[in-house]
Amino acid sequence: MSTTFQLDTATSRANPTPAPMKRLTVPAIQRRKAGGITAEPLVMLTAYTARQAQLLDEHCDILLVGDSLAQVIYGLPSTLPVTLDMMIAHGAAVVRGSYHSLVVVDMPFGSYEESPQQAFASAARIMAETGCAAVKLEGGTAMAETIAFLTRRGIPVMAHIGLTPQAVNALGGYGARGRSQEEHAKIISDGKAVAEAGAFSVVVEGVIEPIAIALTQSLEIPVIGIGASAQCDGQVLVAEDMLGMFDRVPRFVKRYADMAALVSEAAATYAQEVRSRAFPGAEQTYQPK
Ligand SMILES: Nc1nc(=O)c2c([nH]1)NC[C@@H]1CN(c3ccc(C(=O)N[C@@H](CCC(=O)O)C(=O)O)cc3)CN21
Ligand SMILES: CC(C)C(=O)C(=O)O
Ligand SMILES: [Mg+2]
Repeated sequence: MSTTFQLDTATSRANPTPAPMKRLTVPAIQRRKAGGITAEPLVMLTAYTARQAQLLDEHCDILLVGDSLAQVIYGLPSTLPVTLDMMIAHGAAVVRGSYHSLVVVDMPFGSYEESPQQAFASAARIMAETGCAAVKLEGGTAMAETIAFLTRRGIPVMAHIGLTPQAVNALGGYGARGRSQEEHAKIISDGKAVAEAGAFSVVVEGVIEPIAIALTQSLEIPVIGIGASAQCDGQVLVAEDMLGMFDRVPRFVKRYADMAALVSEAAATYAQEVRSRAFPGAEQTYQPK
């Protein structure tokens, strides 16, 4: 094992330099839905790098190291080529960069579907080599046995149902789910199955609002929506999408910043100053004494 992080047990943070605020735990997240009601919605964003985690950490309850890094970081066409090693490298960076949020790492395609044993081996590597507190995997009823297997062995699992991007080839695209009677019933039974199997929370993605509301009202675990409903127990978005840093975004994204424009403007000014020899100026230049 090539892990180098040192775990501070009080904070689960690799480098506990700032005033150690206690990191949110899985039971603390679950307690947010006491008696079936979540007074204050859970705030979750993706993060893939240490600096990004540092910036988002204080505003979030949960940081997700999503396999969406496929498109966002690596320019891949889908999440299917993502490997366990990629998730571990980015997961460790996000744990090092944060000290408040619960860090959840996505299990990549092919690392858990074969058997509960395969899932355990993959999840154990993720947890041991990143220091994260939980893993997320896609699937409902079909993954219930695996979720129970991991949960009973001390690995908290967040489930992901509805639009499950790793199944894009079976689903035929990234369109919203649940418009047919059969699909509607399937998503509801998937939610019940993962909750009964012991998932501590569930992400529901890209479903028509009535399904998201029914799941939120019927399940005791927090239901975190993305393209779902404001009635969910929490919301998650890909950080680059809401920051205006990614070019093609789903309809369910709201842009809270235009980072792409800031980056482009800064690069244009730099290029112009290099070409006109305005940069580097005296302040950026070393002189002999
Ligand atoms: N940047 C980014 N944001 C995401 O939300 C995201 C990823 N990447 N990668 C992994 C998955 C893929 N997801 C996606 C990707 C595309 C659409 C999308 O384009 N939806 C269209 C409808 C497409 C259709 O009808 O087929 C939309 O307009 O919302 C939705 C979810 C969600 N996840
Ligand atoms: C969109 C979220 C829920 C996700 O799974 C990811 O970022 O990979
Ligand atoms: Mg994902």
